[in-house]
Amino acid sequence: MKGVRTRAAICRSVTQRLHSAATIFLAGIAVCSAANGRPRAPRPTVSHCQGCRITDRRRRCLPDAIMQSFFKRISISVSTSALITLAVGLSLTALCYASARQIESESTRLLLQYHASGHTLRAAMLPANGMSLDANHRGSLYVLLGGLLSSLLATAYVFQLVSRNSVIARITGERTAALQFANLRLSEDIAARMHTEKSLRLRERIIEVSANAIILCSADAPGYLIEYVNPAFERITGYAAGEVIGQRLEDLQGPEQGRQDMHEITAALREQREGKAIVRNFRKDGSCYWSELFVAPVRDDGDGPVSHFVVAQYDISTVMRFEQELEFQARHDILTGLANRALLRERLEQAMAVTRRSGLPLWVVFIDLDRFKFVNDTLGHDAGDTVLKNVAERLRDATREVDTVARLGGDEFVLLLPQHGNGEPGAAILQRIQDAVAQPLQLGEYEFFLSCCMGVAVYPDDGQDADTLIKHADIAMYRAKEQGRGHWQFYASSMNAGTLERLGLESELRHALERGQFHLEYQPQLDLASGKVVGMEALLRWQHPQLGRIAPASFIGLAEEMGLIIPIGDWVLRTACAQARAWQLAGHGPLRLAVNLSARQFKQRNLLHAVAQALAETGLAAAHLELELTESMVMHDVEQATAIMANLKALGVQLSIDDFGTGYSSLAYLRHFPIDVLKIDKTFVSDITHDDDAAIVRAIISLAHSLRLKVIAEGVETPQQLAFLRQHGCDQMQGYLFSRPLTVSAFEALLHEGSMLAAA
Ligand SMILES: Nc1nc2c(ncn2[C@@H]2O[C@@H]3COP(=O)(O)O[C@H]4[C@@H](O)[C@H](n5cnc6c(=O)[nH]c(N)nc65)O[C@@H]4COP(=O)(O)O[C@H]3[C@H]2O)c(=O)[nH]1
Repeated sequence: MKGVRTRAAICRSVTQRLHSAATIFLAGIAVCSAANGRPRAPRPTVSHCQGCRITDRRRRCLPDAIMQSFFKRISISVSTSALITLAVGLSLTALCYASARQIESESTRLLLQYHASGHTLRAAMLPANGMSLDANHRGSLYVLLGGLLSSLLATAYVFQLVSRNSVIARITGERTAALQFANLRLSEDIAARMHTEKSLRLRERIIEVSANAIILCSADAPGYLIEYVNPAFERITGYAAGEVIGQRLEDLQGPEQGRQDMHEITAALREQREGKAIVRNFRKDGSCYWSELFVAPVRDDGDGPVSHFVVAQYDISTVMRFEQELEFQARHDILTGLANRALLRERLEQAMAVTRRSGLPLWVVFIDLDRFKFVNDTLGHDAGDTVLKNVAERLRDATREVDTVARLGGDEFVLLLPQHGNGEPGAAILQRIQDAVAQPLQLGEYEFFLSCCMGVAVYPDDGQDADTLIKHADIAMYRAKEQGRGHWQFYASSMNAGTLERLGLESELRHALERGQFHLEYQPQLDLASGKVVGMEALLRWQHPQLGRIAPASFIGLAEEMGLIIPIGDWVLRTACAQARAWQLAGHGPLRLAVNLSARQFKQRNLLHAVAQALAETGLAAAHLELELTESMVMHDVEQATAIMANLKALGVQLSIDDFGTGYSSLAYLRHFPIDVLKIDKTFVSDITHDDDAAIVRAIISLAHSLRLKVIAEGVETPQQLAFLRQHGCDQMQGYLFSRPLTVSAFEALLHEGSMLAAA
């Protein structure tokens, strides 16, 4: 029984080995199949094997990507799969055959051993007598044959399976690639569509937030009904979208239908083309605004028939206003709104052309206000502007519609007065202008009585072109000025020379200070009792590089008129103070410096400040400065003059009345003026030997002394004059007898020499 159990055990072990071999064999087929493009196929196959379960479970846990890459890596061809299958099959067959052979020979040996040990065996259990070894091995041969057959069949099966799999894999690959490609196309399409939608939304948003009005209307003539307007349209026009949608485009033109400026737009609509125009539009409230319109046709599918028009409307009201303002400013005077020089010239050209046709003369009237610079300087520029605006208004009122009133600048106005059939212009119109200007004008607390001088040039007699006519009218005006306030004068060719010279001088004077053409000379003033130099008068000199030395009498008045005397006077004051201080420091004693003040300087608001600053800057003591005023300056407005003088006195400076006796001084007023010195004018001194003048000089000296004023005589040229002055107690003198005005170095030399007046 033991032998039978052993045989059964051998059979079990062989069966187990065959089972394992079959499992490996099948796994091999699966691997080969997987290797040929079926990555997931091995899973169920391998899971049959208990020993492979962990691997299978673990594999299931691995990401597909790793598995796929594994199978790809062990990629084997179809023939290799078949060969592997065949090899495995043959190996297994050989193994089975060897096992069968071993079992048979072991069984035979055990049976014979059992029989030899005296046990009886059924005949069927004994090996047949005479049976050959081959006959005994038939079973093994069957195993061998079966194994070979199975191997071939398995190989054929694997070959067929793997071939089919590879075809399927190829087709699957191709389909997958096609699908992937289609998928890619689809993704691209979706992305493009999303992009298009996004950009459409963006464009829609842009139209919505646009600052310019956008209107979409149908292309159906003649209504071109509005289908859409953006919020900017509502904002600009005041119409709500609901109020205009469905309305005719033309209705937006407001009350003025069929306007010229809309022609281009209506033509563009009619001809279905682009068009643009600058037009006037009307808001819902009826107010007008300027806009630039662009109209463009919108076609179906890009090149189909025109289905709509889009109208973009830019509100250019601000630009138009700005342009009109610029245009106005280019041709008008900003302050008064009158025509400026450019427009005047234009109008003058036109008026001359009319005159040439009509034969009726044309007057060009140049107007200059009297004392305007005085107003400007004393009351300030705001007051000056008020005067100019008032005068402009008055000139406009005094002239006719056909006349032109222009302002050239400053206080200079020009009128163009064409003569018409009714007889104008004539002297009457000039009088009317004078009267209009002369109306009292209230400036703050002051009431002003303005006046003007006028010069008239007549076309065609006094000039053939605009510039000449204006220039000649200007010359005539200067002549009128010379006659005094409120005069007018017609141009005459004889006026030309003198006035042109003056005009030239004027323009030179404007730059003289900055070009350093001024310098000062000093004329010594001497004490008559001691004969010593006690002071000097600073006198302004203009040395022009081409015109040479220009006398103060030729330019001081001009500078005064032009208002230039203020900066020039400041310069004189500072320069003279600095020089006087320098001489004091050089040890020439406490010399007194006399400086002339002009009327305009005297009235200027910051005179006090200017004087104080000159003293502070130079270090000259106020007591050493004497300011020379003229009679006319102080007598013009006694109250105001007294106040100014008091302020100057408070600074500590000395005040003198220059040219005393020449004006209309009321001697009674003298006592009220806080002055220190009276200067006898040289005209009295020169004729001192005549009884009348001698009497005047004597009276002046005595009056001055009674008022405790010092008296200084100027223009002393002769010893007789000197003797007379000494005899009558005059305190000081200056004049050519002792010295002419001297340059700085000459004056220094005189001081060094210690020159003195000859004793009496
Ligand atoms: N025939 C003659 N003349 C003499 C004699 N002694 C002095 N003179 C002249 O008399 C003028 C005296 O100055 P003024 O009466 O203030 O008269 C001055 C003054 O009113 C004005 N002026 C001069 N410098 C200035 C200045 O800096 N500012 C202002 N506002 N006016 C000035 O110009 C006027 C004329 O000045 P100038 O031509 O320098 O003339 C000076 C001087 O040269 C003499 O013995 N005989």
